[in-house]
Amino acid sequence: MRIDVLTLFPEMFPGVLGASILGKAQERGLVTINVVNFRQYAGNKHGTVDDTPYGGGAGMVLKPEPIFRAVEAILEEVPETKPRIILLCPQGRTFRQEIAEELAQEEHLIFLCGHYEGFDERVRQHLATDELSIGDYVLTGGELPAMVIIDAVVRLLPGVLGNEESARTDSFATGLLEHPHYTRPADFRGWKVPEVLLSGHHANIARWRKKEALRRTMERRPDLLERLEWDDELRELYEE
Ligand SMILES: O=C(OCc1ccccc1)c1cn[nH]c1
Repeated sequence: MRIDVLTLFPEMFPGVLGASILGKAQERGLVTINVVNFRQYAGNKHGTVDDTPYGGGAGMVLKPEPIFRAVEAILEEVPETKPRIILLCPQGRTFRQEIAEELAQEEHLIFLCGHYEGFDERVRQHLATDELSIGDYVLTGGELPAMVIIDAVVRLLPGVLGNEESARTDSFATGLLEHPHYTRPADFRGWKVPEVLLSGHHANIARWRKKEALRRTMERRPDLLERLEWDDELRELYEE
């Protein structure tokens, strides 16, 4: 997968995209992430990328030319791809795991990170293929939303997570929240690990985990139960 990020603050990215799992995924060639400062595509030597809004009002609007030029430069470089061009903004479709799964199937993603009052509407109408929000709150720019989405998508790419299993059994992927996790010591300040987890009885452990995931989901996110694919085991656990 190739990912391009168009931003005015490229310095925000190396720490997040270069570290840990995302950094290793790039080293291993599982994903290529390019961060582009679209100021270099401005039309003048001052690097002007924003201007006052037609119709008046406060704030500045990002001009269309620099963005169109930056995207066109990318498309010329890889003419064979058909990228999803994703605009990050509070008005976008709310990001969720199923969208991460959908984007993980793509070969090329381009993220447009806005600032100020956002992009000129012609960027939304004639360039972006998607608009995504990471939640109902307003941030200073689209960079953090882009990093959140890149993190959620790249971890789903084949080979990125050591244990394929962990990506798929993640909460939301199974439709339930995660069960509790424990590790050594078995007794920490008198707080003991549930006996079943020390039993080595795999069937009982799996059952306990599924039951705890169901309990936790009922307590914290009953809304998720509506979307759940109920199997007999789950139904039985629910009745218990
Ligand atoms: O604030 C956000 O994007 C930054 C942004 C983009 C364009 C204009 C203003 C602000 C955001 C919140 N949830 N998802 C995205």
